[in-house]
Amino acid sequence: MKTFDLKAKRPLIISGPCSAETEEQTIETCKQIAATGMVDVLRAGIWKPRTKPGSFEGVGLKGLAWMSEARKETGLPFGLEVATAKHVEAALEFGADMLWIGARSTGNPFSVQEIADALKGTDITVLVKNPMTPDLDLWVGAVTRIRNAGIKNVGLIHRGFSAYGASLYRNNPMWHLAIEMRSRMPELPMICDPSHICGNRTYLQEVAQKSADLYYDGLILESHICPAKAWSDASQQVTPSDLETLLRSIVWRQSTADTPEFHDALAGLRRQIDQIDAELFELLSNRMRVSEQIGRVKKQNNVAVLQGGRWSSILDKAMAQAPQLGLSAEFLKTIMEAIHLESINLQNKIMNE
Ligand SMILES: O=C(O)C(=O)C[C@]1(C(=O)O)C=C[C@@H](O)C=C1
Repeated sequence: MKTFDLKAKRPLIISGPCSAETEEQTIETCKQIAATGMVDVLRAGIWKPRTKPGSFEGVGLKGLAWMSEARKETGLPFGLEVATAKHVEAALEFGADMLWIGARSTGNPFSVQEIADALKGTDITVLVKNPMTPDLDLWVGAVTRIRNAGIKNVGLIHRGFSAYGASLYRNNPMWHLAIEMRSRMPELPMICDPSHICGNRTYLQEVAQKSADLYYDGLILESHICPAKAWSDASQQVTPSDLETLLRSIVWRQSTADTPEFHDALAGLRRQIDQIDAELFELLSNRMRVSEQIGRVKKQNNVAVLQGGRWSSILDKAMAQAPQLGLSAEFLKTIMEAIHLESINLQNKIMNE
């Protein structure tokens, strides 16, 4: 069988039910998804890693037979998550076109190595989801293990990171980490998984559009003929018709535009950015020199580096000014915290000179 080329189409759209539940639900969902004409690869969970035992853990092998039938009926390739060597063997036996490694497995080098060993000698396409924890080395390590097994067609799935406590999202997207991962492995296509980032339908479109704005290469979205009755992740699945509406609404960006007007406008604005950055660096350097002097005065007078009251008033002032400056309070707080930390580190050094 021909290896599925992840770069053959951009955006690459993968969709299907969270889980294969019954033959009818699987095949009917896949047929309706294929009928949208907007999906390139079908998906269905066959083995489901559930947080707690006792919930639906997937139908297993018979689900693979249904997906293979769905492929026959729709003409679309299919992919699925694998977590053990046995899963890989079964998926290959049923001719799966693409496999992916789930977030829980990516976080466990033993699991990834077991999957990699089972993949040796094949040339199937493999996507690697980010690990649950915000640890890029684990993600890079998993990709490297798969590549070391001889797999050439490898891609990434950004599904967000596990977060403690209430949040808008089921998994915190931490976009900056996905961006950093892209700069570490720029040759790998990056697919966004809004379903798992959101955990609900409310923000699917927003997250999908953001990934398109960030020049991702595609989307993996869960779709079910009747989401309310889904056996797993009911709240994040959409009907095939809602999937189509969502996909049609996304504006995909190009990496650049080849008109002289675009290049001129961008070049002019970037010159301004370069100038402002230079001034910012200069100001930061000046601020640190003053902090250095304060550090010496504190040392001479045996006064502590950290001054909680002063720091609070600096932060309060910044927060109050944020709206007038058109800056988000969150952004200004991050910047000020970084500056304060650097200032403290500098004074600590002086204290211990
Ligand atoms: O005001 C001070 O005492 C400083 O040392 C300056 C500074 C700062 O960088 O703004 C640094 C450390 C203190 O915790 C508070 C403020």
